[in-house]
Amino acid sequence: MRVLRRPATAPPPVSEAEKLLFSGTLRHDQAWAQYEDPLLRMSFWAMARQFPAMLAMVARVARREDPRALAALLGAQLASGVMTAFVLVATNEVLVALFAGGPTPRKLLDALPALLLGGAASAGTVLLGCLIVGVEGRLYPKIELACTTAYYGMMARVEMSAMEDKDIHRKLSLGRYGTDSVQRMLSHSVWVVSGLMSLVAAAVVLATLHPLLLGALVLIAAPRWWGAVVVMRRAYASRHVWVDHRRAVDVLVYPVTRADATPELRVHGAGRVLVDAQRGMGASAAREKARLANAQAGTELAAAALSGTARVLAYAALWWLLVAGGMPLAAAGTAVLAIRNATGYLNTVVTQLNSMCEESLYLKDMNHAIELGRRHAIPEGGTPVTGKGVEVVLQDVTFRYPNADRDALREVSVTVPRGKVVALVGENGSGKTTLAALVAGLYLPTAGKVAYNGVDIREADREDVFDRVALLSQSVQAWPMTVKANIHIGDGGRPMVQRDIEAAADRADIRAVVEELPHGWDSIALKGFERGVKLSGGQWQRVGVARAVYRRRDLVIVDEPTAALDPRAEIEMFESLRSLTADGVTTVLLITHRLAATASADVIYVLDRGRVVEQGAHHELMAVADGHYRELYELQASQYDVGDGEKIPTQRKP
Ligand SMILES: Nc1ncnc2c1ncn2[C@@H]1O[C@H](COP(=O)(O)OP(=O)(O)OP(=O)(O)O)[C@@H](O)[C@H]1O
Repeated sequence: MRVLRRPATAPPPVSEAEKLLFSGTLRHDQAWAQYEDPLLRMSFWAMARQFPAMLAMVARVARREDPRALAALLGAQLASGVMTAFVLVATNEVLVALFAGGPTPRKLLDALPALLLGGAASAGTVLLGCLIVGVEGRLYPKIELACTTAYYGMMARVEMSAMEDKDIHRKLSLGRYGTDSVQRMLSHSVWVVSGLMSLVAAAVVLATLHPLLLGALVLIAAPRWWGAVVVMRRAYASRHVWVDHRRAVDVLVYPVTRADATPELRVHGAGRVLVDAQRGMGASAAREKARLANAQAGTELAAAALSGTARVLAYAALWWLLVAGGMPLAAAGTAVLAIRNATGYLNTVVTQLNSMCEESLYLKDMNHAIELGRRHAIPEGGTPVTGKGVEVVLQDVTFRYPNADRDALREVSVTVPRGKVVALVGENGSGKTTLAALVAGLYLPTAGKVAYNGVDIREADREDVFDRVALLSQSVQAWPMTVKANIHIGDGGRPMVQRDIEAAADRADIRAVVEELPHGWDSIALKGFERGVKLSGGQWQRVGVARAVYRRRDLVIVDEPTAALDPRAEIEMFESLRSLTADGVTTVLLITHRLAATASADVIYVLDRGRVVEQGAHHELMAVADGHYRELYELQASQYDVGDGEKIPTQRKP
């Protein structure tokens, strides 16, 4: 049964600022709009019907995490409901004794046992309330921790190709909003259960006094339910239509507070543009809030009027029962009290049920994400990759990114031999990074075969594969932790050894820089935190080198490592990478546009639009008259030509 029609909210008007800055509205990919329909379609009865299933879902997690706390919580709730009924019955007894005939001291004495029992029951309710607070404090954090661990643990194991798939990634990331929903749902269900129990207690007392009073209770409560559900659904509707608008305002003004945006904000006057846009968009949001408040006031007035009328009718019925039905005055007093309490409990139940329904959607998303993530997880176990060093062989490998309409690599055959330097060169978008990711075991080929020491990557234990690889990419990941932890995270599975960190930093030529920082190795590698420092782009690249050196694995994959380095550091970096292979075991796979650096590679693969078009050593490729590599090399070398055949030297003279 649908109690209400779907509330309509007009979409936000597109302000001049939005037209100017977004050419329309700014909408997020991960639209919250997916919640809009289920929430708005939901009637009160649909919510009530879902309640047992939601409760079971929450109880399952709570029982797994702390069955004793859950039992204590449920027991305390049950006892609290019984106490509430007991207080009402005791009140009735007190009133019966007080309204009876006889002298007042006698009546008081008669009422005393019920009064004491009622008082004890009230005190019991208070004590149970305290117990519930304590148990909730113990149980909720455990539940939240279990959910976050399950969710993030799953996310850390998802195949990279699934993360690249727009649809899968959207579903996976939506699960994040559900990690604290279980504990919130449990908290709401505690309220619903206790509200329902108190409600049932009041209803039973009323029905015992006279069945007509039960009907009166329904009449009084119904408009209040209606009002609460209408107000809440209208608020949902508005929130979901306006959420992108609100986020766009946040996105707009956020840079105004950022230190790194200050130059353009000041010099170009970008700050003024953003603040003006925020004012324009904020004004329309304020109008929407005013509209909601007016509508809410109207609904609540209508609900109060209907409920008030029903209450007047109920009191009239009570009057009639007193006068004509022979109901004792004490029973009428209890009835008034029960009606008043029951209305309050009803409001609690409706409000909490509404919140539960909203939470249940997030929770479903989380469960769905975890299940989806497990389906796309990197498989555990497999054939071990054994042997000293690694040789990676790609045979007729084709690869297409999820959602892409063409292959990034097409029938590529490449051998990355043990103990050598292999360079991948080619123009932007030719497929070098993709090829390196396949060599690292991050993607599985769409067609063809990748073998690690002879083991097909599809059968290999991927943990073994990852354990053989160290990555150094152009944009070094800056983790919000100390500088030393930023290096240690390269091999975070082993205990942190300061000596090894310093040795790696020495090799990457970053040790002196770190040790001169005010907090040295304990500096936080991000500005904006206490002990926070800002490292330059080149310094970060050196931290990245230190991280890869600290990791020290058989295969070091280096993607454009020198973009931010000064010329001296660049030369030193290539020399030091080359020296890694001196042990005859370590392999370096190097991607670079600096062809001067590839000259010393053992083998160079030239890629063009996803295909290997040339391969060989530098001198072999330079010998190909109209070769692709030679053309690129000469083009680059010509940049240093200063006329008259003179060239600016690209290497330091010894
Ligand atoms: N995550 C992705 N999803 C879809 N397509 C991608 C993705 N990453 C890269 N591509 C596409 O695959 C092709 C190869 O990209 P790749 O990054 O491997 O080239 P590259 O040779 O490393 O380029 P560059 O020299 O600019 O770094 C390009 O057409 C690129 O647009």
